[in-house]
Amino acid sequence: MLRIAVPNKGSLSGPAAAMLHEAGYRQRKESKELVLFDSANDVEFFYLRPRDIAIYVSSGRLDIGITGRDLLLDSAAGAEEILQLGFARSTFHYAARPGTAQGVADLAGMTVATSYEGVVEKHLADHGVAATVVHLDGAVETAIQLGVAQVIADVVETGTSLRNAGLETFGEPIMASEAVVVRPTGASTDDPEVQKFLRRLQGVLVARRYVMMDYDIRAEHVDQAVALTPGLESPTVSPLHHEGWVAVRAMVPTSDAQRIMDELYELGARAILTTGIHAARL
Ligand SMILES: Nc1ncnc2c1ncn2[C@@H]1O[C@H](COP(=O)(O)OP(=O)(O)OP(=O)(O)O)[C@@H](O)[C@H]1O
Ligand SMILES: O=P(O)(O)OC[C@H]1O[C@H](OP(=O)(O)OP(=O)(O)O)[C@H](O)[C@@H]1O
Ligand SMILES: [Mg+2]
Repeated sequence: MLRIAVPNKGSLSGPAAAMLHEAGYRQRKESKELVLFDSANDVEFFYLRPRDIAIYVSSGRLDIGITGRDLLLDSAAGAEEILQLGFARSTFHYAARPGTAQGVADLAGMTVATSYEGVVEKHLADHGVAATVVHLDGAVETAIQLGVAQVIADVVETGTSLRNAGLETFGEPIMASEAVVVRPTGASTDDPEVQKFLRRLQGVLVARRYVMMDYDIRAEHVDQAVALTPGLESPTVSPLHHEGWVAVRAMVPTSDAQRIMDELYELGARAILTTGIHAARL
């Protein structure tokens, strides 16, 4: 039986549960359920605080967890990232009132407030900067107005929280984060249950990122058309009853689908259709 840690709150929890559900796993119906056994798949889900997940996984008592890369690095736990999940994307930055600092080197002697002191202390040490780090649980943007710190280091997504507090990022981003699957550092990669779980999540990622494209084209243009739709491995090309024409089928990235359809049309392709993919195993 696989034991998996799932975030129970915050930006990670809704999208993580949605992805697991899409991958065919049973998920809890209400937020007070802390453990759920999915007997059909022989998987036990533990709904834990996102910050604690890397720590539980590193202890080896859970096989797999879903957490944020920033939380994983902040905990310095013995867990490692094995799959990127593409949601809860954010960048981690220093920010302050305009004119306070240009880069990390200017922070010597200053006080930095953050919920991620592991990440910040390491970043300062890597740059040889001696600054004081104050831990706050959240809403760190307000620390500057209230005089607790001159600088904050926090998660930025749209930048709205910073703008509302009259703050600006400065210097290079400290890190880019997204939801990731973690396992205990160095754990075997060939556990069949873990492999099956990862294949299911990869199937969801493929289904979300690709559409299936079908079109008909004159045989003499098929090489040019296939260059536009190379597929993941190789497109299927089948003869049509209409002499001199072929049908092509290939997966294309959803984000490029409309541009590719226009270019195929220009090449003479017709009956160009895209359909959604519901699940995949590559
Ligand atoms: N506004 C956001 N947009 C995208 N990702 C975010 C945002 N806020 C936090 N995250 C990411 O979510 C993960 C979990 O962060 P955290 O546990 O602090 O949740 P949260 O969404 O901030 O909720 P809360 O602070 O209410 O518990 C982190 O990896 C972080 O990078
Ligand atoms: O750039 P934005 O789109 O504004 O998003 C970033 C904000 O979102 C998170 O805050 P959250 O709402 O989780 O509150 P918290 O500070 O209490 O964690 C994060 O800590 C930032 O404050
Ligand atoms: Mg938060």
